[in-house]
Amino acid sequence: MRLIADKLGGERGGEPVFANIGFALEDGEALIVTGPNGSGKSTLLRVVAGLLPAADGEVRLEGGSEDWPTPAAACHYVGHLNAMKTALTVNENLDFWRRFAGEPALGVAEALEEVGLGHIGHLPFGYLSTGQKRRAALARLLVSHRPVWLLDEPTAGLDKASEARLSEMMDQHLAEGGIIVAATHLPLGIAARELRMGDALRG
Ligand SMILES: Nc1ncnc2c1ncn2[C@@H]1O[C@H](COP(=O)(O)OP(=O)(O)OP(=O)(O)O)[C@@H](O)[C@H]1O
Repeated sequence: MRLIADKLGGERGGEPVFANIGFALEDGEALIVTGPNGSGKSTLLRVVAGLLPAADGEVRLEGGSEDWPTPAAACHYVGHLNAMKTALTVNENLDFWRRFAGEPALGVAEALEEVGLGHIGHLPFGYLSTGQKRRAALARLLVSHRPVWLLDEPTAGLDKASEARLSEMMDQHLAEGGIIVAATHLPLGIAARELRMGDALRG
């Protein structure tokens, strides 16, 4: 499988944010997207995820067959917001995602163990600390299978032990032939190429 960005341009509010971005990632490869605040890292991930239209160029997935016809179908996107309902328990949230996304992988309890939250699945998501919320959101990656992980600042709010666990999760995903694109200001502890976004095109 190959995830390709070809002469990609992105805009927000009708204003260009980046232009002419290109990369090609094979099975087992990771790309770290770095750059100053406002340079378009989140916008790029959202375009790759199919959540925003490309202003120019295209994103495509080659070799995804019928299972994964488009990059959007093939990806898990974990953005700044954790995409969990605060009034539902952690278990209920992850159970929802597991059914909704399909392609079930780990069970909810197992996934929570993997992110070190085995003891709090029964709590409403809203009760969790910032780092715990992030860890629960990252457990979404484990409850259903997607070959491509798009992660926006995945370490935000994580303590050192959780950062190390996330590195292991990402390493395992890559070892199984997965692809990762992660926007980050911090090293993620995985072997990856780097795409540095320029200063914002607008002031
Ligand atoms: N919904 C929106 N409408 C208009 N402009 C937006 C919108 N969202 C983001 N922008 C602008 O687009 C530009 C790129 O933002 P983006 O969030 O992609 O940057 P980033 O590199 O991820 O920044 P950071 O490091 O702060 O997370 C910024 O100038 C931002 O103000």
